Amino acid sequence: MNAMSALTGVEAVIVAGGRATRMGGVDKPALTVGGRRLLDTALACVAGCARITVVGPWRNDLDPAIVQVQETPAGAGPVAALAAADPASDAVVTLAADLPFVTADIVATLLEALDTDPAADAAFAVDDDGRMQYLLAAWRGPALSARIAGFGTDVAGRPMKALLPDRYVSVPVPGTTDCDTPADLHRARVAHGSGRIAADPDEARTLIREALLPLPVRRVPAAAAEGTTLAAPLVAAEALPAVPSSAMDGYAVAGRGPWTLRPEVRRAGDRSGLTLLDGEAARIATGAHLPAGATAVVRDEFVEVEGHTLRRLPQCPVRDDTRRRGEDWEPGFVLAARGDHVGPAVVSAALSGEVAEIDVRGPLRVHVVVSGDEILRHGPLQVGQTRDSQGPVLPRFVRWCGAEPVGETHLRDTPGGFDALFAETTTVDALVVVGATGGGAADQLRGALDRAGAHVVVERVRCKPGGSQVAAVLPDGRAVLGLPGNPVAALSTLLVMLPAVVDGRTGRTPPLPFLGTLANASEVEGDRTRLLPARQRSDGQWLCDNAVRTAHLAGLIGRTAIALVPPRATDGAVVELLPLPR
Ligand SMILES: Nc1nc2c(c(=O)[nH]1)N[C@H]1C(S)=C(S)[C@@H](COP(=O)(O)OP(=O)(O)OC[C@H]3O[C@@H](n4cnc5c(N)ncnc54)[C@H](O)[C@@H]3O)O[C@H]1N2
Ligand code: MOO
Repeated sequence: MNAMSALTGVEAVIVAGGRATRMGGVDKPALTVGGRRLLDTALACVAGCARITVVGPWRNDLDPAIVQVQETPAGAGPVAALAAADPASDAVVTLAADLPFVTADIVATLLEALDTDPAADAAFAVDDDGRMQYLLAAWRGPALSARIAGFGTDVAGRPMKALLPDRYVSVPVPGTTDCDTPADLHRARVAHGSGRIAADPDEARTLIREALLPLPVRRVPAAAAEGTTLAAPLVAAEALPAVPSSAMDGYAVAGRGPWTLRPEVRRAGDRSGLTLLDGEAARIATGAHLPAGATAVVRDEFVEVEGHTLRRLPQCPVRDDTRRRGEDWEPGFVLAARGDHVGPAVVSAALSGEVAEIDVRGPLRVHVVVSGDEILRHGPLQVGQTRDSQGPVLPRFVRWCGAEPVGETHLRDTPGGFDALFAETTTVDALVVVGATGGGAADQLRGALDRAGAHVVVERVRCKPGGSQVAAVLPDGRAVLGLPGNPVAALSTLLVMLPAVVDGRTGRTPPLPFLGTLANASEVEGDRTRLLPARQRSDGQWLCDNAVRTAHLAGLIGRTAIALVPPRATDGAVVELLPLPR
């Protein structure tokens, strides 16, 4: 049966809502499997349908012909979602947006099964484990509407099972499993086949970011949260200022002057019970909270004192130097968004807002691995050995990328080395491996990733240097960045890829790229993106080095960034710059 022609009178409802709690609260329909969003996989199955409704949060990128609705309240469950879609056709296909292996043929098979049994009201798919996939079904529209109507307005939280009609057919559909857990997702991704050759470094970092699931949320003291990512908006607990206080050294006054000066002096931190009566004033220091009865603060420069009398000076502006309660913010004010990086400003703002503890993810804990039999860290070099010029500086680069180095290993080129390493580093969030990516005689990384059941996300990247890099995800969620051994290649690719791993695993909103104008782009561009040391000229434009030796980092001395120069870039092109640690 031709799936497309069979769908002309059919309506489709795709249930695509909710944050998947078992996956760390991600937008599950937006997760990719096989390089495609789960939602797009579902949409591709029903492309010929007369009407398509997607139930879930509004998505800007969907075809305007697709109807978008949301169940109320959001997250009220699948029955509420179907009720919100309110299907009205004779035949209705329902699909969840978490079925990585669903195809148009499967949808056609369900419709066919319904067709061949006139007594049945619906046809449901049954997966390999014999489980009914309630949301992979074909319905007679009136029967579905009647079942939903049976609940009245009481649809929230109803399980799909409650919707089951008296007469239905079950259709075994091999390979149809949903993705409820990180393990389901990982299996689906591995089964879909391994990594891509990324077209450029930007695609490579996007792919690895989208392949990672966020770490668990931790609650930490605000003062100790630097280097993490906000897992929830940072909301002020107290107004700032919490009490009205003086912005200047001067006088707290009550009513219009002139005023009688009281002997008390109000200092910051002072908690005495001073009260001003109308016509009175008292000396006050910057930061001190206002005495009761005060209506304004007048700064020293604007007044004169004569005996016990205080007067405004003529020709001075009549200005109130009080900082009112809540002048900067009220309790509940959002200081920073979920996904914001927690830098010193966020920590400090949390303290100002009286937020003692915040919910965060990260910092990303990284284990650093230097590989190769020839690499020597300590002692005199023997013939054939290479000085480890990377191990001692890698932690600095890792920190510069926003992650935390927590351990390091020098791995020899033995057959089981990486297998043992993967088994021994289960408490970290990511591994950064230098060398052993090439797939040559001594390179064990790719084989070990395969044996570990890793999902290889990026097989190689079209860029120079750095083409041989590999990026993968282990079954437990750890990211593995395999960097080419040549030092310049290793550190340039680290600067591209590790921040994306931080984004993916901590839920950080990817920062906008840092851009600069490249004066000599035509001189250095090539047939693929080049990663080249760059420095800024006095006119603000950037200059790249062309002939860069990759076996040492001497070429980075005096350089402030690595430029990503795309093919065919012309002089004056605006390119991305990856700042180098100083
Ligand atoms: N047949 C081909 N062979 C190679 C190609 C190729 O396209 N075809 N590309 C070359 C390039 S470019 C690179 S980069 C490397 C990538 O391979 P690996 O990631 O397996 O790197 P290694 O072979 O382990 O090391 C490469 C080079 O770097 C030196 N190295 C490694 N670690 C350190 C360190 N910690 N300190 C100093 N130097 C280090 C290592 O001794 C090698 O000389 O593949 C090429 N081959
Ligand atoms: O791949 Mo190598 O990274 O060109 O130096």
